[in-house]
Amino acid sequence: MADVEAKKEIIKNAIRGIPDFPHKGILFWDVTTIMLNHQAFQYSIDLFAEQYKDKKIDVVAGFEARGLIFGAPLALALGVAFVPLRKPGKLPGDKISEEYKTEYSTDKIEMHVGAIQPGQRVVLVDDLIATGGTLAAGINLVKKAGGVVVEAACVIELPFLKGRDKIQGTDLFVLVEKEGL
Ligand SMILES: O=P(O)(O)OC[C@H]1O[C@H](OP(=O)(O)OP(=O)(O)O)[C@H](O)[C@@H]1O
Ligand SMILES: Nc1ncnc2[nH]cnc12
Repeated sequence: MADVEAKKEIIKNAIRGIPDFPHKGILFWDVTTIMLNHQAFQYSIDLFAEQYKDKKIDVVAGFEARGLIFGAPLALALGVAFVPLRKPGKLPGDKISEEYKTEYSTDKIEMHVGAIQPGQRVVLVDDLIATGGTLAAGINLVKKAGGVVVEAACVIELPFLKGRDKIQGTDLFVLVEKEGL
């Protein structure tokens, strides 16, 4: 059985870097190659589940699109609810929304009204933190709903973009670090 550092190394090695996507100058870290590797995918969920199993989590909230891939299995592993934070116009019910900027776009996320109850303990999940804009917007949405943000969890952090500065006051748990071009 691999130890924590060995699992992180397997995950790190399973992530593919693609230069100049979606724009020139961006080194895009592609997690589809984690999902091709059952062991690396399983280890990602196992390490997240280990981090949160004793933290009295009520809800895992995952960001469209790539945060859904890691968030939903984590919710099942913890035996708690899963809430999707979606791009505009996708959720059918009443919703609240928050605008944000990423490394290469301006966007908006939405959440169903009533998906998170006041006082519920929430962990936010995404594949990657770059500038931190997405996570900051998710934190605001959960707080608007009255939820308690326990922590944010990402598979990858790009430390050179200083995303942690944008989510000050919220702890961040990451599995691997990657660099830019
Ligand atoms: O820390 P930030 O600068 O906010 O960037 C990180 C976000 O950017 C990517 O999503 P993207 O908006 O590209 O959407 P996608 O998952 O639908 O591809 C990534 O999956 C994170 O959600
Ligand atoms: N460099 C990057 N690779 C993959 N997803 C991203 N989202 C924001 N920046 C990214």
